[in-house]
Amino acid sequence: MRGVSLYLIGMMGAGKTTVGRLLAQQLGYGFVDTDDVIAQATGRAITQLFAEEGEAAFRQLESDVLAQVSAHINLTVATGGGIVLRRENWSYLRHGLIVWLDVPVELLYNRLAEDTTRPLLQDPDPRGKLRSLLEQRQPLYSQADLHIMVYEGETPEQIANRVMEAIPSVLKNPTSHQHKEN
Ligand SMILES: Nc1ncnc2c1ncn2[C@@H]1O[C@H](COP(=O)(O)OP(=O)(O)O)[C@@H](O)[C@H]1O
Ligand SMILES: O=C(O)C1=C[C@@H](OP(=O)(O)O)[C@@H](O)[C@H](O)C1
Ligand SMILES: [Mg+2]
Repeated sequence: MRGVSLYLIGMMGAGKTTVGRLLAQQLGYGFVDTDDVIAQATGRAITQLFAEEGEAAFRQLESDVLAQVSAHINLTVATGGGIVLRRENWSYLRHGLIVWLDVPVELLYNRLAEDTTRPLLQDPDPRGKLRSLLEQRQPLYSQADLHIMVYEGETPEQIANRVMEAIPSVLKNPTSHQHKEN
C-alpha cells in the first residue's frame, strides 16, 4: 500500500466501522472513524447533533473532519454513509483508495432494525428510507475505486480479507502519487 490510506464508503450498516477496524489492524494502519471524531470533538452523540443542530451542520463538521484526516497517510478511514453527498468531500477521499462496501438493503435493515443511533432511520418506514437513500447515493458510491459486494452470512473478517485480496488489482500506480525514482 506504500502508506496510501483506505477510505471506506457505503450505506449505514454496511460495516464500514467494523470492517475498517480490522483492515487497519491487517495493514498496520491507524484507524479513524469520522463519526467518532465528530462526536469527540463536539462532546455530543451523532443523534444528539442531528437533533440539536440539524443535518446541514453535521455535514459541515463531517467535511471539516475529512479535510483534516485526508492530510495523513497510513490510515484506514471509516466514513459516515452520507460523506459521498458533497462534491468537495470527493477531493479529500481521492487522497487514498476508496472502497465501497455494497450491502443489500434487506441485510442493512436486519442489522439496524433495533439500532437507535442512526437518526436518518428514525422513520416510520426505515426499510423504505434505506431504499430511497441507496437509490439517491448509488451513483455516488459507484465512483469508488473498489466495489465490494457483501453477501449474507459473511463475517467482518471474511469481508476484510476480500478487501485485502482485491486491493492490488486497483492500487493506483505509485508513480502517480510520488516522484519517479531515478
Ligand atoms: N459482516 C457482518 N455481519 C453481521 N453483522 C455485521 C457485519 N458487519 C457489521 N455488522 C453489524 O452491523 C451493524 C453496523 O455495522 P457498522 O460497522 O457500524 O456499519 P457502518 O459503520 O457502515 O454503519 C453493527 O451492529 C455491526 O456489529
Ligand atoms: O448515511 C448517513 O447519512 C449517515 C450515516 C452514519 O454513519 P454510518 O454510515 O457509519 O452509519 C452517520 O454519519 C449519520 O447518522 C448519517
Ligand atoms: Mg460507522
